[in-house]
Amino acid sequence: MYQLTAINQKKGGQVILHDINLQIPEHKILAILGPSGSGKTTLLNILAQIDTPTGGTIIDADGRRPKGVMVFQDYRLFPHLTVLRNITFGLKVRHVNKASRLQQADAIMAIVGISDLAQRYPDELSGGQQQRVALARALILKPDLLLMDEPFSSLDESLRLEMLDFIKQLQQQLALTIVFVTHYKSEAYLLSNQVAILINGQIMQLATPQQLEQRPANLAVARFLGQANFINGQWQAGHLTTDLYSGSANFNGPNEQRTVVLYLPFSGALQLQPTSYPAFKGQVVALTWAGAYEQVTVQSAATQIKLNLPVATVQLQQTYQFYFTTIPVVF
Ligand SMILES: Nc1ncnc2c1ncn2[C@@H]1O[C@H](COP(=O)(O)OP(=O)(O)OP(=O)(O)O)[C@@H](O)[C@H]1O
Repeated sequence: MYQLTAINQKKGGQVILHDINLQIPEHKILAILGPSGSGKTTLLNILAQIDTPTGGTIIDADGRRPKGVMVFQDYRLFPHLTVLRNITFGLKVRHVNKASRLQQADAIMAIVGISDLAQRYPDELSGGQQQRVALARALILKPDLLLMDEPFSSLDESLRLEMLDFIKQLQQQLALTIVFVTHYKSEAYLLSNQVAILINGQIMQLATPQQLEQRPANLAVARFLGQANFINGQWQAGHLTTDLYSGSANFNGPNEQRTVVLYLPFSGALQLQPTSYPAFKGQVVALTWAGAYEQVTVQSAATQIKLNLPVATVQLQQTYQFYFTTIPVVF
């Protein structure tokens, strides 16, 4: 395990990272998910020792600073060097002898599936191939932390999925410790069941994808994750009043009267069979097929909400009573 303690970063009078306390589990993938400008690259640069924080420490179980090596989104290969020379470059500057360099490069290229590209130049490769070279170039340095900064953002959808799958397999095969930064929640969820949410330079939550969706730590996390209905309401003495329904809700704040937001994810735990939890009535005004489910738009008085329900659960224009399966969450 690698421990980040009170990592702070300030630049040009601006706080970019604020008191980051985070554990990176060994031999696993930790996904860091956050919007553009939230400080993801800044944090990776510190882990890679490209940048020095204004405060804080990063240590392993023996109190040593782990070695982090970065794989960049734009590959950053040397255009005038062949694939083989790109991969061995890091060993060369570390004065590793040629025979050892070639032996290690052969092994890495075989693992990453680029042995047949050894003599090509970067401009003779596709984006996916270049990314594999960048990966091999990082792996050959045997980093404690493989740091991946949105590595697949410029690849098309199907190649991106293929590469994500490949990274998962590679992580298992080589027992790698990976920190993977992304602003796509689908990527984060696909890669890891440990996702850290970074917003405005702060780690807001570290949780499984399921926990994040069902119980985001705060409204900032909920809004960033999206795919949810946010319904304004009033809260007083344990009682919630909204246009959708009135009754009980989970809220950790003070009991006095205040404006709150009811959080109801599209995938929200709702069903048509009665439960002991609150319910509301609404008419289905739109249905969109989305593969494993249908996205259903429900009109309830003046409020419109979206829900993902199993295909053919409801019919257009019909009115239903929708039941929550848990007490709803309010922020
Ligand atoms: N050298 C610098 N001086 C001042 N501000 C900086 C500097 N480097 C980064 N920033 C600011 O720090 C914030 C975080 O930047 P960073 O690149 O880490 O975000 P990010 O989450 O990686 O964003 P993206 O997903 O768009 O790459 C931004 O507001 C950026 O403008």
